[in-house]
Amino acid sequence: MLPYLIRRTRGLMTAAALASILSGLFSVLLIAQINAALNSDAASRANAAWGFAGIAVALMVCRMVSTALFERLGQRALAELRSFVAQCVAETPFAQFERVGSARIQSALTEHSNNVAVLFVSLPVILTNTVIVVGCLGYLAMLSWQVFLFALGVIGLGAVGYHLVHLRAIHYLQDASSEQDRLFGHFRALTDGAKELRLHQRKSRVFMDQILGESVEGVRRLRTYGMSLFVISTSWGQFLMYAFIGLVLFVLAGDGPNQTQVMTGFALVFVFMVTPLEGLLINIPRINMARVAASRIDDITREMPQGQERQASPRVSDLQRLELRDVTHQYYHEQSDDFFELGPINLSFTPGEVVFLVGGNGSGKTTLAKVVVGLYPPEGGEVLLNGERVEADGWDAYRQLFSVVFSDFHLFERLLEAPREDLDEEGNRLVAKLHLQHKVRVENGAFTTQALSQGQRKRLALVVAYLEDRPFLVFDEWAADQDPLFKEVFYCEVLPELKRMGKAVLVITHDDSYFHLADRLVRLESGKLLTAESEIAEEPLAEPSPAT
Ligand SMILES: Nc1ncnc2c1ncn2[C@@H]1O[C@H](COP(=O)(O)OP(=O)(O)OP(=O)(O)O)[C@@H](O)[C@H]1O
Repeated sequence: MLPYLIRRTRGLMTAAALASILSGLFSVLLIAQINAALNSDAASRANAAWGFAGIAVALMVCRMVSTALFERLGQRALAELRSFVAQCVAETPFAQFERVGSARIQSALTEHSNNVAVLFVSLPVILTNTVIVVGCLGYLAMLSWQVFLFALGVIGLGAVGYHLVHLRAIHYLQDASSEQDRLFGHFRALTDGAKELRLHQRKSRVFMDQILGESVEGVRRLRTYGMSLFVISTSWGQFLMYAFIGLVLFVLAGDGPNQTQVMTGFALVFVFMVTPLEGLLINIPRINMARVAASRIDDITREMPQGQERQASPRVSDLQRLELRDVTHQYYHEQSDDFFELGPINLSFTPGEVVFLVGGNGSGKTTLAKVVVGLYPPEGGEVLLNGERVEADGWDAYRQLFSVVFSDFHLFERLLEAPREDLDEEGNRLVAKLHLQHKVRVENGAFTTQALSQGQRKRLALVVAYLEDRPFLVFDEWAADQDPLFKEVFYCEVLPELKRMGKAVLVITHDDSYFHLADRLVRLESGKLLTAESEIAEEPLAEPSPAT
């Protein structure tokens, strides 16, 4: 991922790196000028003034250019990474997406991408500061090689101490941020579980004292340790600097001819070098963090192969018959090391038919629905659409036949269907039909609010399914969150209307008082179909009767 990003931004990167190196060089030149000016007479100082001003301006320009370019690079890298990961997520097969898991995808899109982008912000600091430190050391060597060697020793000692203490400090701060993640979870429990905590004194006490309280204390303790170590390492660095200056001034200084210039040079350069050194020590670990983050993104995106979902096969617009033949699907459960097996399933659907899919919890109804709509292409068996087998490159086109309201549906802010002129009008007609006209409207292709109850939001999802106008509709326990009035509307008005419109409809339901309204009832138990094609309702939906 990192080499790819660097390749994509090669031109900008080279320009930014050059500007950083130049700004480091100008910084060293400036300090040499200052030292020379301190030790020269008034006449030569006046001559050097223009040179000094020129270098200062060049330094400012180079710094601005390098920081701006690297900032641009960072933002570009972040945008590229996010688009790339998002593209992989959108185009990977659904089963693969489920295996990777949304938590890992979220952290790739946020934390890991940010860590990679931070590298580009750190690079100018690293490049400029490296040039400054190397340049300053070179200047020290020119002034006196003995004191230069001594300075190297002090810098080495300082760097090792600083680094070791920093590692420990970072370790504490990382533990603190993991604890903080848990703490945020406890804060959520504090608000989401407000009712339960008030109803149970002991639960509330244990939660407040042992869970929330210990977590708050843990974050406080770890942060305090970490920050104290940071203070110690910074103070150690400062102490070494003053010790060095003291030793140079009072112990090492001889009484040679330009001793004053050497001594002020050393003190000046050393004080000047401390900040870039600290900058290097802080920023170099970020390269490692960026490499780790980039390799995590690589792992995640490698698990989500791109370009598998969007296939060029032509869109199928009509549905005459859909048939599942010996279709199977399997889930592996890591914790219990066993499999859930769906199938072999033999089932067919035709337009204008309403099929109810029933069965106990965990019997595989939702899994079967996902197989029917092509989210899980069958692992065994085949799916025949209008008599023709759906091949590997045909699933994307196949899926376009379906509108589904899953029990864990998502309602997008905007209605994302193909633009149609009457979208608002038709949307508002359907909103009124589902008695939501006083709460929400469709304006400019979007719902005016989503701040509704779960049952009301599900009614909006039904509106979306209507607007999509696909030939096959699937409802996964749609009626479960509805009050009796809307259950009645759904089973006795919506389903018959869809049937009259010639839609094929698959309804996953537990509402046994409406089972008689199905054209066909299909029962699943432990992944196996108990009643296939056999149970025809006595009163089919063509002539709906009120629920009992
Ligand atoms: N993404 C998944 N990964 C692994 N196992 C899964 C996954 N989804 C469902 N399962 C397992 O497959 C089995 C069937 O689940 P499914 O959700 O299809 O049943 P269901 O009949 O729809 O249940 P419910 O009525 O409770 O919604 C269960 O054992 C479940 O744990």
